[in-house]
Amino acid sequence: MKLDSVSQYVKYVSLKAENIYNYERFPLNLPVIRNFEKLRFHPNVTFIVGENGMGKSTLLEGVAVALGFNPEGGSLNFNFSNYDSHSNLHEYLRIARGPFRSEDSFFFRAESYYNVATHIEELDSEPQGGSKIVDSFGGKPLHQLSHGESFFAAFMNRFYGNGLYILDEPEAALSPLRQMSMLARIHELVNEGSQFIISTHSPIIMGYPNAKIIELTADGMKETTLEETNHYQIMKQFFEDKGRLFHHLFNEG
Ligand SMILES: Nc1ncnc2c1ncn2[C@@H]1O[C@H](COP(=O)(O)OP(=O)(O)OP(=O)(O)O)[C@@H](O)[C@H]1O
Repeated sequence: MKLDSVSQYVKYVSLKAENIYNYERFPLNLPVIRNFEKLRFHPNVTFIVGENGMGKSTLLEGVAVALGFNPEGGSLNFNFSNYDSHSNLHEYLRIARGPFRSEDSFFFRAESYYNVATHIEELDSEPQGGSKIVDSFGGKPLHQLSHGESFFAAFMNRFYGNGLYILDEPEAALSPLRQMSMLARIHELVNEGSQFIISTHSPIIMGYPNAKIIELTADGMKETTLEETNHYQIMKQFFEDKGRLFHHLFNEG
């Protein structure tokens, strides 16, 4: 069953501004943190979008770590770290959870997914009862798959529903066709009681209809629509009249 505003796993994130004395240093110096407004999540899918460097990954990581995820990614019970470069933003975030805990969880970040895959293989090499984790990823060793195949296998096989899924640029390795398949799987998982928080540059992914889009800008954050995003408008211009776009880009007078 789809989650609603009562049953959603994560309701909102706010800033513990009373604990902040100085916004001069990373990550508190990011425009989104300096101008933070309570961010209410959609019960089904919330997108965080915006230009490179606006702080999407930092915000998503802060939310994920505040919820108990490993900064490197994986399920809530993955406890390992090769990754010391995460920020302390989570210490300044207050998360409002709903009344129910999710049964499944995953924090995916393209930049460290390789290490998560390594950890999955290490866990599988230890003798233990039950099925191997890699079986739920489609059976093939993850390092024998391409980056895109590996993530796609994880997404299609490892996500069970009734889950809380935080995905940082999941389209990074996926072809447009696979992004469409991903949308179909998001839809199934939403109908099976899942909540997604996704940062993305892909107008295909952010086109998912049952969603809220939050854009991070130099002035902070604002709710927007697919058609208003730069991503959508630039792609639209490109496909409708790329000659004109090239004319401006290449300064041909
Ligand atoms: N450990 C760090 N120390 C100082 N600055 C950092 C650190 N990590 C990231 N930054 C800076 O913070 C800003 C936001 O980075 P972040 O990765 O969150 O952006 P983003 O919106 O996810 O970008 P992209 O779309 O390129 O992935 C960038 O200017 C980045 O250089």
